[in-house]
Amino acid sequence: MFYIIGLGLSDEKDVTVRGLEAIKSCARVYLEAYTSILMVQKDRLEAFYGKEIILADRDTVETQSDEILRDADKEDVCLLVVGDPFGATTHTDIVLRARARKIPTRVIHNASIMNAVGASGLQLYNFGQTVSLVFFTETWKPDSFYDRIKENADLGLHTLVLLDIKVKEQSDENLARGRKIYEPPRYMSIPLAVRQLVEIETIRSAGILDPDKTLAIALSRVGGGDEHQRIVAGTLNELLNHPVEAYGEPLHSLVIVGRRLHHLEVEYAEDFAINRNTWRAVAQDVYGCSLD
Ligand SMILES: C[S@@+](CC[C@H](N)C(=O)[O-])C[C@H]1O[C@@H](n2cnc3c(N)ncnc32)[C@H](O)[C@@H]1O
Repeated sequence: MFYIIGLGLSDEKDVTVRGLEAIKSCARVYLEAYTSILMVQKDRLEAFYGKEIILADRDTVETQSDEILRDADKEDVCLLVVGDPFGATTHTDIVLRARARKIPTRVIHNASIMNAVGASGLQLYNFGQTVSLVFFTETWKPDSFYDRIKENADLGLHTLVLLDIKVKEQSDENLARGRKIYEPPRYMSIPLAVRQLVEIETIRSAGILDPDKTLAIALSRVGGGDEHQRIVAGTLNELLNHPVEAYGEPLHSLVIVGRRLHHLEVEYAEDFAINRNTWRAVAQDVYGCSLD
């Protein structure tokens, strides 16, 4: 059997009972750790699961899956995925490759940032398309996300913005020379994400990301409990000027709040506001939300 098992969002203890039973039955256990990360290192997982874990990079999972799937028709093998296997980054490819080889497959689900974003107080029913924001360079500023945010905004829906992470990247020079030397991991911060969004707004000018009139909620290490999790709400400008340390450690996500805003959403998120007065004033005057 080939299992693909969601690990949830925080540490080794987020695995489900069903997931842990499957891991224990496996001859080989792989961990996909390039699209998302847990808040603990691999050795903590190994100690808790009682299994050695093999790190699987993008190349191994996406193009060289033969090794992962080897003998999975005769013994149990699993791929562990942070969050849910089908949350944001989908791992349908490897499941299709297993099916093509007549290997029985089973997916074991877990919490994903796609639903844990509800910690912000915003209702999942009111979310539109999720977008990903990548690190801009001097010459490369992909902006297709802006169209998706605009489509959501036109319907009054919230947008979950996932922020780029760069793990196991090679510099152009090392790549050209075939040297397997990797850059330190990089995780996009909330202020950088807001700066990039506002930069694209100034170019595209549809008025959907007004720095003083658009509300947003930043979420860090969701699922990590009081020790790790941070939620900060405010206008884009407030989030931009808030100290970067106040957002805590990565991973980070950002929600652009849509106009179809319920007063309970405003009241719940008010607890996270940088400035409660601004939060309420923009919700009432700009979003038209009636509050007591
Ligand atoms: C490509 S998605 C993978 C999602 C994962 N498969 C899941 O189901 O949650 C990774 C991005 O989701 C967001 N993310 C994942 N876990 C998070 C967390 N615990 N808190 C905040 N953002 C998170 C970050 O923006 C991160 O760069």
